[in-house]
Amino acid sequence: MPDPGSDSGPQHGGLTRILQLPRVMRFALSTTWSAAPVLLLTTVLLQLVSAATLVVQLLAGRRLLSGLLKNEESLSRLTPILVVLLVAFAVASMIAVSTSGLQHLLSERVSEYSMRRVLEAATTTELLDFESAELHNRLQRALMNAGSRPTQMTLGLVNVLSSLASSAALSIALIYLSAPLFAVAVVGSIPIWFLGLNASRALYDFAVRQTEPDRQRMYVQLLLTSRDQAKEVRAYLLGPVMLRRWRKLYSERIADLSSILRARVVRGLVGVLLTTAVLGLTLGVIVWMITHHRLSLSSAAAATAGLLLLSRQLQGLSSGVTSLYESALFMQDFQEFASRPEAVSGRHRWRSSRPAVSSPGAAPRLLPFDRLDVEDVSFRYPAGGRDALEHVSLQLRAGEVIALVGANGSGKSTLAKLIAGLYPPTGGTVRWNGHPYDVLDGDQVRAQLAVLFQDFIKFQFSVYENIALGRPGEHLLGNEDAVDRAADAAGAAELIARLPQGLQTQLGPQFVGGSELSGGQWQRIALARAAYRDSPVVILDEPTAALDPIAEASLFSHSRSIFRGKSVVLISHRFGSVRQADRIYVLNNGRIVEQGTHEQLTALNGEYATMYEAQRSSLIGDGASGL
Ligand SMILES: Nc1ncnc2c1ncn2[C@@H]1O[C@H](COP(=O)(O)OP(=O)(O)OP(=O)(O)O)[C@@H](O)[C@H]1O
Repeated sequence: MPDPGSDSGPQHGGLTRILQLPRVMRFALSTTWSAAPVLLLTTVLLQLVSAATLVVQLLAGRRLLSGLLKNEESLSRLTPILVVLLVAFAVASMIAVSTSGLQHLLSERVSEYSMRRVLEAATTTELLDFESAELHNRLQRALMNAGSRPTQMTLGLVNVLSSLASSAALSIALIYLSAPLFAVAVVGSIPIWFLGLNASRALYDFAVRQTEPDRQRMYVQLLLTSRDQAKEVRAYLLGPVMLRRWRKLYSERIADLSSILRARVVRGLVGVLLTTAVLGLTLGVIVWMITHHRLSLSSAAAATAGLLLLSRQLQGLSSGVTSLYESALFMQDFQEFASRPEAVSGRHRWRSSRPAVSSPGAAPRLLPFDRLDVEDVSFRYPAGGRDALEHVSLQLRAGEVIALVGANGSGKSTLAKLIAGLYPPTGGTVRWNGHPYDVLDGDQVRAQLAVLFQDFIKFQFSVYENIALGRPGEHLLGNEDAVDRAADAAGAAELIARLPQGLQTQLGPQFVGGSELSGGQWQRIALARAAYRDSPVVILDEPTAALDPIAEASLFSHSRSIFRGKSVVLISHRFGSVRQADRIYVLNNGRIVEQGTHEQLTALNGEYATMYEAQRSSLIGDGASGL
């Protein structure tokens, strides 16, 4: 089975794979059981009944044939046997019909269960893990396979269960009719199984090998098909270049796949030849036994029918096991991912099951918010060659507004994510009310923070939901008044009033009836979401980047009232906003190089003063003097 921490999975020989079958089978059964226990039980029961009907049909057929051949039984004595035969046939056929419906339903349930586990794992995966290509490869395989593999596994499982039950029943009947014949048929079919299993592993290895190129191809596909990218692709005439890239990646995939499929077809053909040889051998043994009076004609006829049935069941078993093995390789791969996301990076994680803040006992108290301290914090991205933050310290006290300023890439957004508890520092500590983040429950801390990111989500939902999602713990509906107040505070009330259905207007033209907003209007909605969250600490990363000057001025004259009583971390390149902060921290190459009030920093005549002066003089030409 694949190792959850590796992207390639171990290599095993054919015998090891056969030995793994019970484990694969157990895994398939336990997954299906977790997803749909009643459906699985019903299916198993039906397969057992169906297997029993096979034996009944076979033995009743033999009894009927023997009576007819001896020509000594009256029709009235044969009639009950005929009825038994017909009833057994009808029951088997009815079970076959209902099994297909059950299988369909079972597959859907297993698909839903598997996809849900992948999505749950994805939502609880730490933000830092999304920086790792390995996580994306595994996630990609999980998502790709969660759709089709559960169906394949369920079909494989039902086939295996039904073939196993039928083969066992037929074997008993055949041993009763002629043990040597049975031995020839079973021993002859063993090599066919090995062939199928080898092919399964080759396909799995192919999928692992192709995950990264597949992701690259899908990325290019997204560039060619998504609404957000469409304008730039057209403006730069990128279509043909991207298409060529996409075709190259696809051709490489097809070339890799075709060599595997060729080998698979060859194995299949060898399998057919072997099956035919086994059948020929057994029929030869039957003829020999009849001519040497070792088998009566009626037993021979029943045994031939039984052997043909057994051969079909064994073929079903072989293909069932193959598809079970193949799908279980993929399923187990992503279920291990789903149950152990931390195996991806093994880095420090938040404690996840701390008692709630309000519960009595030793749990550190998060409320009321008193202070947040960043102490000598360093941070390096997994893919980064150097530290994005080095020995950074700052304080935020209740009710304060602090600002982070600095050139592009100086580390402001990274610091904001550390303050928000989204990344764990690689050195130093972040404390909430004096408690280090790593002894607190991450979800509890994040519940006390509102963050407005530079690239906030534009939910393609209604305006109301866009704002109400600020407090996902609450029932989304029925909070119109509070949502209205947040919209008003963020300067979005007027734009909402102009929308066709006000708060209930669907946003984004991807869905029927959706209205699109401008960048600045979207920003006001995102700001309303942050205000609606009503958390003691608010982090605003470039909250006014898309706002027009009047809206920006209005936002900052109102910011104290929007976030009245809150503690605010503000990141901005606009000094008109920054100057109102209680304390300003200036970052340069991941370090804090200056700190103080606007007046102190301009008097210092250092980096802040230079940046401020540069912005001021660039605006003075336009007649702006507000800085
Ligand atoms: N996901 C990442 N992986 C690796 N390095 C990163 C990642 N994100 C940011 N960096 C690096 O970390 C440094 C700080 O980036 P950050 O986004 O914090 O800067 P910033 O001050 O917010 O910049 P800006 O003003 O442009 O928004 C940069 O050198 C950047 O290249």
